[in-house]
Amino acid sequence: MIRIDDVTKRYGDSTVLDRVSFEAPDGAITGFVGPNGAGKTTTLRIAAGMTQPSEGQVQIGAMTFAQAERPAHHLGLFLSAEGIPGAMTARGFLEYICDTQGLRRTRAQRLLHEVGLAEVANKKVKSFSLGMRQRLGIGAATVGEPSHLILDEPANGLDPDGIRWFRDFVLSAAQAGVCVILSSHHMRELGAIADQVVMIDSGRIAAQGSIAEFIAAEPQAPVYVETTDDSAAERAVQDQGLEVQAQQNGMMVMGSSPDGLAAVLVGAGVGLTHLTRQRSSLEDTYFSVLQTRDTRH
Ligand SMILES: Nc1ncnc2c1ncn2[C@@H]1O[C@H](COP(=O)(O)OP(=O)(O)OP(=O)(O)O)[C@@H](O)[C@H]1O
Repeated sequence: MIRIDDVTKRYGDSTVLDRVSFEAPDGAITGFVGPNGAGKTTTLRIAAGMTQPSEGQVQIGAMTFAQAERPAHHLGLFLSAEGIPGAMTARGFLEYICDTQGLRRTRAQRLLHEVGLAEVANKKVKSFSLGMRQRLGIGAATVGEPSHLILDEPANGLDPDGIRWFRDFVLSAAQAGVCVILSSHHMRELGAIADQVVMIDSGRIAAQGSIAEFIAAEPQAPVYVETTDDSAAERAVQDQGLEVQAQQNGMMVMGSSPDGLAAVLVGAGVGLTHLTRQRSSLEDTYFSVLQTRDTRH
């Protein structure tokens, strides 16, 4: 578990984090989202003990990161691939990390396979694409098989194949019990893998909850329906004073519950082949939370 507890960070007169609190459980992926400059990286740096908070504290498991006896087993951190020296090979870099952490170099060889860089293991990092550097940086973060993992925008620069690899990689880490915090601007991807979401805006937590809460259907959300007779269905729905919008294979009906709509259509003798309440996407919820805050400011 990673617990961020009432963390405030000031730089001079500017408060960049204002009493930020949240908890990321073990065996789960916590998505950390917010606009540019909202305070994600600052929070993650504080969590990893790289930046001191002005107030508040962070616990990684039962302790602070500084108290961990085997830091590489306790927390893996990926903030950016920019600092990886271009003159090193992928293998050389991972072996160097193993050496600094007192780990066997054979771990580097396994990691090269795990992150999909075995074929370019002996190539210099300066010849790598951003996506390859990201893979290497993520590999370096997991060198000690840590029980906690903090990843700041790890999917940047990954191609579709890399995104799929990354998804499997973090999902299997969480399944193995690792506590994962993942900041990202890729809402669709995050919506597919996160168990819970924490949203930050202007240094304050704007919303947090399970992914199910974030993409829950609103009571007034439209209902999508496919029928055996679309013209009869449209007439029946309009007779009830409901608004209807034709879609490619069916129609969207506003202002009715799924049960109420089914009753109307069945009552009109129309067969139903598909009926669902539209859910919000994580992206919809993200923008609606930010908009609500904007109008309050
Ligand atoms: N060392 C520093 N000195 C002064 N201000 C800083 C410092 N580091 C960060 N900030 C400010 O803190 C705020 C939060 O920055 P942070 O990098 O944490 O945002 P972010 O949410 O990670 O943004 P992005 O999505 O663009 O990466 C920004 O306004 C930034 O300018």
